[in-house]
Amino acid sequence: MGAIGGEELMKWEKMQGASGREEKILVLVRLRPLNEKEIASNEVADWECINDTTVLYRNTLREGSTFPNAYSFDRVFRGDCSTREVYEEGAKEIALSVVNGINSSIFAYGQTSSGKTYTMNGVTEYTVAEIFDYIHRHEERAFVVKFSAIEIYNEAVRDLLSTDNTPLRLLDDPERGTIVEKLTEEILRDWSHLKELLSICEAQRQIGETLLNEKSSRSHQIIRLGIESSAREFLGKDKSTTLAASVSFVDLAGSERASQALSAGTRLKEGCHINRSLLTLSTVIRKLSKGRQGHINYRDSKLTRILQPSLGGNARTAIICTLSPARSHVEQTRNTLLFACCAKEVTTKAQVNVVMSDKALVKHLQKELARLESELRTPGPPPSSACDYVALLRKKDLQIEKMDKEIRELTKQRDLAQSRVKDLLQMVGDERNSNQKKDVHPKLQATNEWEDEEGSLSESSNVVDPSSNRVRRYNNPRYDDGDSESNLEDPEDDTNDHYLSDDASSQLSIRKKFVQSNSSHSQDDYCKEVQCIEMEESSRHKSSESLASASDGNEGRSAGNIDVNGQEVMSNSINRDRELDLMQNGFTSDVPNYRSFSLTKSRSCRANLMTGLSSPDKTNRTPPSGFEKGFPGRPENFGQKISHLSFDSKNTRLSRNDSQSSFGSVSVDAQGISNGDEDVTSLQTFVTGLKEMAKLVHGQGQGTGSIAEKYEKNMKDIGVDPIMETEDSSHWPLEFERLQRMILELWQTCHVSLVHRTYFVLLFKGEPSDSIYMEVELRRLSFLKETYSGGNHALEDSRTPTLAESMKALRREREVLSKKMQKRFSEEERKRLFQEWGIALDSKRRRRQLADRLWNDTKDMNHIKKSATIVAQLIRFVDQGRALKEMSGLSFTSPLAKRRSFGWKNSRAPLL
Ligand SMILES: Nc1ncnc2c1ncn2[C@@H]1O[C@H](COP(=O)(O)OP(=O)(O)OP(=O)(O)O)[C@@H](O)[C@H]1O
Repeated sequence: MGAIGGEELMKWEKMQGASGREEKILVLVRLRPLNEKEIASNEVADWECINDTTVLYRNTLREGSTFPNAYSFDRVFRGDCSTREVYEEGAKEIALSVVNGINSSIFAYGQTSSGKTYTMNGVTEYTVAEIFDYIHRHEERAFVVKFSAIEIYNEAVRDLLSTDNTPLRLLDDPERGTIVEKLTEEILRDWSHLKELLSICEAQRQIGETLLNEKSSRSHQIIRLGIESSAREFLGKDKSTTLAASVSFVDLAGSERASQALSAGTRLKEGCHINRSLLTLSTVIRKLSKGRQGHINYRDSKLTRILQPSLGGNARTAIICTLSPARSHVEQTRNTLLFACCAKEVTTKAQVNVVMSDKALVKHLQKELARLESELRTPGPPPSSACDYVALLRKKDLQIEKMDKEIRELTKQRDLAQSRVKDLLQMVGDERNSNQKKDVHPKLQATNEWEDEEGSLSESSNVVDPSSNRVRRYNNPRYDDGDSESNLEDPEDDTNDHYLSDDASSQLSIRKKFVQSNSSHSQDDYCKEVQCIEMEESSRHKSSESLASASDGNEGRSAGNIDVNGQEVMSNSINRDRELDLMQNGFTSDVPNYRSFSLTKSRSCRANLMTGLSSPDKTNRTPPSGFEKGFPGRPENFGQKISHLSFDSKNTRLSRNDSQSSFGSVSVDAQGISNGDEDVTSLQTFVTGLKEMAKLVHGQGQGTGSIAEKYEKNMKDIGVDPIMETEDSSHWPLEFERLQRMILELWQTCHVSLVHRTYFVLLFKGEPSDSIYMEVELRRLSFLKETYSGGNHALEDSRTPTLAESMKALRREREVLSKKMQKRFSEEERKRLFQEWGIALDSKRRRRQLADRLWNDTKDMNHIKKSATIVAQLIRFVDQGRALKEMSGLSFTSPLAKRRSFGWKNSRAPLL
């Protein structure tokens, strides 16, 4: 085909935005009726269109055929359907796309005499008629309709409008594809002109007579209408654009086999060429139906080469497959249907074709270039104004500043945490090194081992090296601001040191130094967990020297007196070292050249309680004990060691023991007492025993939960929140007296140690905060009473003494006390006591008589008071009131509570 309109200046351009959509080839099937010849030969119509889309093979005689009997397509037309219907309902929509600048193609495919020419002639005319109608209805546009026609006969392309039979060449144009060189194009003027041209084509087309068709089309005919349209207002102007497309009407030669057409000679040769083109067409259609992968052999035939745009290219395509219903043509009909089935899977992608003049094209390209350059300069959405930039920058700066601040804060926190970790790790290392280097006493080694296992102790421990006077950092806010500190550490208050030995005073002085050192640190920097200060002395002498300077001259006041009811009862021969040992370490073993001062605060009271109570193994290894609330920071080693002390009657001295039996064994070995002060049960032993018994007592009868939890629960059950209690202790005096009476009775019933009774009444004078101990003691005694009566076998394997053992121990204790009377009291004092207690001065065993009478009348509080006083004097129990108790870490008392003391003597006055 030649250049459309012959205008060389026109360029084809596929406009952006006019890209076509992909669509499948429209496949229509037209079933013609039996023709006269077929009817005459009694042909049977085996095919029927059962609806608008399905054609059915109805030959029941061939039901066993492997071929399908029903075929469905976009539209099927029965034999009685007119060509008009085929056009209107099938081909029209595709064909008329051309007026909108879209290429289109209408094919007729089928065997000879199936009605291809019959159909295509009608479709062509209807289309042209419609085009003319469209042109008439769109006068605003100027249309140009160009008519051209070719045939492909024996693979030669002929111009049907030309009388020259010279075959035309096919040319490949980069823009328009394959074109037919020198093809005649007639501008279609009107309908009559069309009819004229069609007549010429029909006249020119190769037609021969075959067995099946007297006027069989022996060639492939392609009639093409090229339509160009432009808006009339822009005609001749630079900006004018033209829509240019073509519609092709393709009447293929018959697809029958030569044998069927009984072709021979010339017809056979025609048939060979026809079949070659149709075979290529079928192959192209089949390949396209499976996708566009691989090579599509368009160039294998002139037919497919020319029709390439219509076969999967820039065109909308409809194929009308014509069928003969005759039974004799069933095979060709099936072949046609198979071709149709492949064709309906082929897709094309038609586009609107716009022709632009060179000037218009240049203008268009310039405009497009400017747009692209603008996009490059402003990749994002353009800002509305410069102010937006300023505000945006300010906002970003604020964000950066905020983030910077957060980073600094986080960095500070991180550095602080790292510093703490480093210090703790160093302390752990130092602790271990120190322990390895020291000639540590086995008992202290045990403690350290336990601490190491616990980790937290060593981590936060601080060591005072007396030789270098170096005090490592010590983190203990409790010693900075607690009541215990003021009572224990106040340098202005020498009452605490007053009764202590030089070493004890020195120790306290060290504590003072430690506290002072500590006071320079912010509390925030200090861990509230375990704190420990340990001091090791290479020798007592060295220690005394080094500590003496720190004792602030208190050493000379070590042998103070206690005013007990106006009497001077304190002995001047107190073994202060021993007492200090008792106070600090809870045992009185000989440590001649070695002393360890431990001021170790365990993690937290709760942690202590939990750890110490929940782990039997650790309990065996001297776990710390403590109380939940108000615990002022009792030295941990103190608790660890005394909690394991019990009376060993055979060795006549206190030794480590199971914590469960520690309280039950808080008794006085007669020989131990007789040996002097060193084996007297310590205050700390007693206190620890109380605590351990609290565990024990509260561990009974509780089915679930850890001992610590049970204990904690019991504390709450009995209302022993000391702080809370002190806030409302109006009921306490009555309650105190009630508990007091019960305890006194039970002491007597259970043959409890007199020393224990004395300690108890001296330490717990009826402060509201003492209720916890009284409650614990009451429970313990109730438990003992029940055990003695045989009603409780829960502790058969424990160290809880039997009633006989308790009675025996009590007798020994009275014996020891009687012996100590000789040593502790002067002759005059003894005489006065004998007279006071109704013992004849000339009777035998007067001291034993007195000892036997002590603590026997539980109803008489005056008797109790006197008994406790005597026992205290005998065992040299130095009662400082709160001081001792608080040194033992037992003060739960708030300042308010401290002002509310009722005392055991029932007269609101101190017992002693
Ligand atoms: N649908 C139809 N209704 C009535 N007559 C038809 C129909 N289709 C075809 N015919 C008649 O059948 C005969 C053959 O038709 P036609 O020439 O169109 O066949 P064809 O497929 O073009 O054959 P060929 O391939 O040999 O050219 C014609 O006489 C035509 O009038």
